[in-house]
Amino acid sequence: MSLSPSSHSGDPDPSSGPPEAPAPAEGASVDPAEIAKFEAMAEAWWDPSGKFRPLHRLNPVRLAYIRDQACRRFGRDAKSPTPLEGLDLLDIGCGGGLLSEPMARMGAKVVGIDASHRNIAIAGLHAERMGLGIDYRCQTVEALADSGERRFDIILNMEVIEHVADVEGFMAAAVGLLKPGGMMIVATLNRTAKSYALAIVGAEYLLRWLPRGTHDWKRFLRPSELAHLIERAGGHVLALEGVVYNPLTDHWSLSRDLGVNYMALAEAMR
Ligand SMILES: C[S@@+](CC[C@H](N)C(=O)[O-])C[C@H]1O[C@@H](n2cnc3c(N)ncnc32)[C@H](O)[C@@H]1O
Ligand SMILES: [Mg+2]
Repeated sequence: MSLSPSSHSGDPDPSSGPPEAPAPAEGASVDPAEIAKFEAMAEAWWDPSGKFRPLHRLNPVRLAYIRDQACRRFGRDAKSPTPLEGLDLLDIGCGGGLLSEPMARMGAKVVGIDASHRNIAIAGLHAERMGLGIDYRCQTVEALADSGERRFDIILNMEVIEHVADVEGFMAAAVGLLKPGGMMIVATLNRTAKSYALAIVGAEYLLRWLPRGTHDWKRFLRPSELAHLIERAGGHVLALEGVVYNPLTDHWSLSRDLGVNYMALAEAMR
């Protein structure tokens, strides 16, 4: 099977040649410099020991958290192999699909959006290879909200907001995409001395988990700031959960400590 549509015709494709990254999706939430950072690492999305290793390592704990919160909210059995069967799920800033794929395996009908064409191409190819049907789109959350096309039972807004311009518009669009009774999980980094020491100095400079400059500490959000942002967007935070790393076991776990990585569970106030 050929992956190139132009190979079916004899005409040379004038747009072919060295692959050039198309401009990112347009929208007020898009910071092109941030998207460029992810495009530069896009080949590594599915390499568990590559540049996205921290997200791969984080996955078990956050996937279990999403599953358990969704099961509680929608009255599902967390022990079922497909506990999210039939639920409409939006993965905002899906990257290569590290969350979208497990969500699809749990039975959710997944739409994954990302501002980067390259990420979406890689996510789509990987899902196809895995035999998963995921609706991936190079789109911003504000464009999806403006289209009025559909709304979602579950929205994952994880590790994205600290890379976004116009966080107010971004959050308003995200909350507006929730169905009545729906839930959103936002994950980001707290703006504390500890997060500077661990997420910037530790992860980028000492351990080199992430390329230097991946994160801008000033864009991290305190839980109270995130809660206000969600409230101004018409939502409400129901719970906050810290996620901490244990260097001795190389494992992440849930914690009351919100000092570095944390997740917020939110719903729309309607
Ligand atoms: C750190 S990755 C997180 C990926 C995924 N959510 C996860 O947690 O595994 C951030 C992703 O957000 C995307 N992104 C950044 N700004 C965006 C925006 N305004 N709209 C949509 N996607 C965006 C980037 O291209 C990148 O793929
Ligand atoms: Mg991040």
